[in-house]
Amino acid sequence: MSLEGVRGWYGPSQALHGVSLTVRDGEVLALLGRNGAGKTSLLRAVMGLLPRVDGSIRLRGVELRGRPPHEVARQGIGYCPDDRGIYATLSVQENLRLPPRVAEGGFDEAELLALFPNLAERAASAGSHLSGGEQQMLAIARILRSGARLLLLDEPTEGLAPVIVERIGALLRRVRERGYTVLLVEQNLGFAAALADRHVLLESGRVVAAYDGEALRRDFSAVAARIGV
Ligand SMILES: Nc1ncnc2c1ncn2[C@@H]1O[C@H](COP(=O)(O)OP(=O)(O)OP(=O)(O)O)[C@@H](O)[C@H]1O
Repeated sequence: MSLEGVRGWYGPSQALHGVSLTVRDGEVLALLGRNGAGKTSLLRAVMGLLPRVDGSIRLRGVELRGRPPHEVARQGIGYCPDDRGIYATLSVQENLRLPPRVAEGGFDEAELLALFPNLAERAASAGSHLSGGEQQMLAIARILRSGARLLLLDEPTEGLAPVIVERIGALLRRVRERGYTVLLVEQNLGFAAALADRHVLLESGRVVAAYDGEALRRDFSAVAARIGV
């Protein structure tokens, strides 16, 4: 997917000031930046969820900008928002089955339940009864089932215990091994450094730096200071 000169607004207030970047097929790309840098807004712009966007957002030659969210999803993009979007009154299984299949080749339910044993045990529990970690796993499992091959994940590790964060890291490595592409918003720099192939740093709605994995590990402290962690 490639973004060129993406600008985005909430009413009169501009959140994105001309973002250009490429997410390569099969990579995990981390979007880093302070609170308010525009990371969430960028994912929302891709999904057609920002009120006003200009510039270009292309996936395999298809222009996504200006399309409504369901059409963007149908291009094979799965979005996991920062609130995880789990329906409190639906069961785990119902939540899992909710998003429509957008393409062939997604994980089937048995495979997902094998991959997420906690969810298998809690298949009949209401979404509201899950821990934060289980909700995050369910949110990821749900988009893996949909057949989407490009996953947009907004702070999947936020507020989770280290052991759960590790599990999410292991899961995303497996997903990448299966050829998925991941665009990840992340405040946990250690997690991003251990996982992502490349990193893009946003400040005030602009790309101000980009690093490959090795460069980020080398400049870790400087980047940490810059994003305020
Ligand atoms: N619904 C909204 N209405 C108006 N302005 C908004 C809205 N959501 C975000 N903004 C503004 O857009 C800018 C970018 O915010 P965004 O949430 O994209 O940043 P972020 O890097 O994801 O930070 P965070 O980690 O805090 O979510 C900020 O100035 C923010 O105040």
